[in-house]
Amino acid sequence: MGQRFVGIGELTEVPRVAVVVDVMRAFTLAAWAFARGAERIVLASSEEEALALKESRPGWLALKDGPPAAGFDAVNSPGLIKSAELSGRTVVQKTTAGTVGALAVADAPLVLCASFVVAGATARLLRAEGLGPVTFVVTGAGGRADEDLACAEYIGRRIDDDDVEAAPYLRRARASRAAADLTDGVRLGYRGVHPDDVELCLEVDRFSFAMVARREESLMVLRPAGEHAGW
Ligand SMILES: O=C(O)[C@H](CS(=O)(=O)O)OP(=O)(O)O
Ligand SMILES: [Mg+2]
Repeated sequence: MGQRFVGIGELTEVPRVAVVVDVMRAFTLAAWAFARGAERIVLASSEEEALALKESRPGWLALKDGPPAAGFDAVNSPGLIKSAELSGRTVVQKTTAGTVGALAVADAPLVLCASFVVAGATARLLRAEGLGPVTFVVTGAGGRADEDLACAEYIGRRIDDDDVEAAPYLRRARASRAAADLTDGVRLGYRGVHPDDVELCLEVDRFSFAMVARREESLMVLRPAGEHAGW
């Protein structure tokens, strides 16, 4: 199965199968939100859109990266969302890299959003569907974020070999700029980061579901999925 690894700005055509990777922290957060009961995550293109969606739909929650902000119910922190009660809720998510990457491939027939916590399930779904070439969208740092590239390469290897050793890939992610920035953020007391965020982003196979994003009416909606995406 052919694989390519590209940054968001390097996408030149609509891929048939896209795996959008954001380890720190959007798609680790998304998996935790599903684990806490969220029914779906709507990926918003701007903070204004996120707030407008929340305002027009009773019961919807809005979440963004950075510090807590007026109108938003939560931040992009796995450590903070881990104890939230989200049963049946719709969460609107807007972040700097992950949600932008998913929206950039919204026209692809199959879009998976991934991180280490859903790596195995993502690889299994790709294997089970017997798909053709896979385009991994490395969302951070113009396609050079090593936590995202390491995770993308790990998932790519696991499509063919479920026993691939995770440690070398996790070492790269742990040494990444994003991990250092989060650690600095905790040390400096920034709001919107939690001391457990980096470790939670490095838990391989914490969850058994993959995450599929698809257009639903005018929205890009992320939902958990088992081995068969049913796309
Ligand atoms: O919240 C995050 O960790 C990042 C924000 S930034 O890139 O560190 O400014 O967003 P994400 O889209 O999850 O990479
Ligand atoms: Mg990121």
